[in-house]
Amino acid sequence: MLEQENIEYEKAVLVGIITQSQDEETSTEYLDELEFLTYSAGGEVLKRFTQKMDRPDPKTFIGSGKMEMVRQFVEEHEIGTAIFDDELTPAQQKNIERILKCKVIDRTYLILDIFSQRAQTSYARTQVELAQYEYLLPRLVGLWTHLERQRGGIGMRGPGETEIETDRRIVRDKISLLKKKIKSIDKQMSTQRGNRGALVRVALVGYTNVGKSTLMNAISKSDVFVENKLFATLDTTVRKVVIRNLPFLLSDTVGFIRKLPTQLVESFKSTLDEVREADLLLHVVDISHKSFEEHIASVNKILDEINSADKPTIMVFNKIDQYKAEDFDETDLTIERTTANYSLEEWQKTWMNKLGDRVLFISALNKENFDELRKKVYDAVREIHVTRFPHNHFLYPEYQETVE
Ligand SMILES: Nc1nc2c(ncn2[C@@H]2O[C@H](COP(=O)(O)OP(=O)(O)OP(=O)(O)O)[C@@H](O)[C@H]2O)c(=O)[nH]1
Ligand SMILES: [Mg+2]
Repeated sequence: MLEQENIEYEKAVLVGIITQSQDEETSTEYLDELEFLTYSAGGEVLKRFTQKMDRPDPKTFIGSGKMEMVRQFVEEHEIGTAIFDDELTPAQQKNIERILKCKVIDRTYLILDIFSQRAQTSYARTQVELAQYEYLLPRLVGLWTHLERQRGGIGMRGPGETEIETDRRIVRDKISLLKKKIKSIDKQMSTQRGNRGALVRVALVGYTNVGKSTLMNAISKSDVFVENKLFATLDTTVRKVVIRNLPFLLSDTVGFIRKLPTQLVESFKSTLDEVREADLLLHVVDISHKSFEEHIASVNKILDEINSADKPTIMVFNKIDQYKAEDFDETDLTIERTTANYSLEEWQKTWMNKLGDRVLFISALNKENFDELRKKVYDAVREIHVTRFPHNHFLYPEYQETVE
């Protein structure tokens, strides 16, 4: 079933809509991200199609005129895949495929596809597979229609309800099997986590591609895979790190994204246990990305979903080497100055100021401002450490008093 849905494509088009709640700028941002996702999955975007509408068309998502333009382009350029930014209903997907005569997928499916390409360990693979089957289950009716088409219609009875039911049952069985498998690996992992003793646990969290693994490698001298693609990391890496004489555990894990498929949050619950069981979070932000504030909001929302929003957190604004404020022309009275024109110093005086001293501006790539990073992490870990081992207090003096 999953093999059948496997996609190998290169040429793709993107389709999105502009609504009242999703203006042109937001839509562009979403499509930028969708294009990056497509690239991460191994695809190339030849064209984007957008349409202004009050609400998506229940049958074909976009209107029929626009759809005809997409169809012509698809035919002319031999496009293999049309990617829609929003989740399509099974019926919409079926209708659109019939018109475009190419593969039609949505953002959720694309993310699932990247995850399944990236999953290295059997644990990650099991989690992705579970998410894929859960995505598939409500769509089985649609899938059967593909078969119907392949068989050719005339004189052929379409698959009956019983066959769809059988198919659903197979998928449901598969889901419960995968859940069992995950449960048993979970047990092992939680024992392993338990064996790590009472060391303070620090977790790197953040939007995908912000530089978590780069920072992990820089701090812990480890060799985690880094790439300028979305979701480079799926599996969790844990390293013991010592700053001055204070040891703690640092973990790097999967990045977050907005509109993260619920199936994925659900199936990656155990991977996210590393975050849930952390004593301290380093929330890494790519401050050079123009949507970094939305990224923070998405990450906070997911942290909230896994009950980790209240943990002690240091906000780490990364990629300062790449940060560039947009030029502002003071003489042009028609434009207003916006946050895009802020310098880093100005940013620090905004809501960031309210975060107190738990804020850092670094470049993980150039190891810029790492002294301050070490100091802040040391102080925060120490604070947790001494409440856990009060008798150890004297071992870990204030950072200033320690010597390298
Ligand atoms: N300019 C600049 N690039 C950086 C910096 N830190 C990381 N990068 C680049 O950003 C890209 C993503 O880095 P990763 O460390 O893989 O990011 P990640 O957060 O682990 O990403 P996922 O695992 O996909 O969630 C890579 O191309 C890095 O080289 C930085 O401080 N400055
Ligand atoms: Mg990573």
